Amino acid sequence: MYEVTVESHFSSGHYLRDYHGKCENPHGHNYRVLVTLAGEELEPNGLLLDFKILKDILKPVVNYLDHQMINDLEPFTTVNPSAENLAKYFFDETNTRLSDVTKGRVRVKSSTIFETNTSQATYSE
Ligand SMILES: Nc1nc2c(c(=O)[nH]1)N=C([C@H](O)[C@H](O)COP(=O)(O)OP(=O)(O)OP(=O)(O)O)CN2
Ligand SMILES: [Zn+2]
Repeated sequence: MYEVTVESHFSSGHYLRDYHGKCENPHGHNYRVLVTLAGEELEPNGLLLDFKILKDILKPVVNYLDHQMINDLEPFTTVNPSAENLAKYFFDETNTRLSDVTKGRVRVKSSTIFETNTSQATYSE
């Protein structure tokens, strides 16, 4: 199995609902997101998928959240914008876009969100 990972960054505000502590108050993070693809077959040129294509897929997803209050954006008006739920959001959004491009040859394996250098959450299938 081959894996390819790209990283991106965005800066956004959020607050946690149903949470008692400082994170129930609006605050911001310089988020890092990692998206990892997996597949068994390489293209004839030896690439699983060009990093550039994956970055192009990730970019609109990042841009939607960048410099926004995440709680004001769908689906986070009702889905709590925890690192876990953000990781699942990136997984789903990139996987849908990727399947259009690769017709199932490559899939998203995992998505990781860093809220800080010491706090991260991963969603994988
Ligand atoms: N499992 C989760 N726990 C927490 C989340 C989360 O998304 N998933 N989010 C928060 C807060 O939003 C915030 O990110 C606080 O994180 P924390 O690591 O506590 O950040 P600090 O900078 O305050 O870290 P310190 O080590 O305490 O300085 C909380 N929990
Ligand atoms: Zn936070």
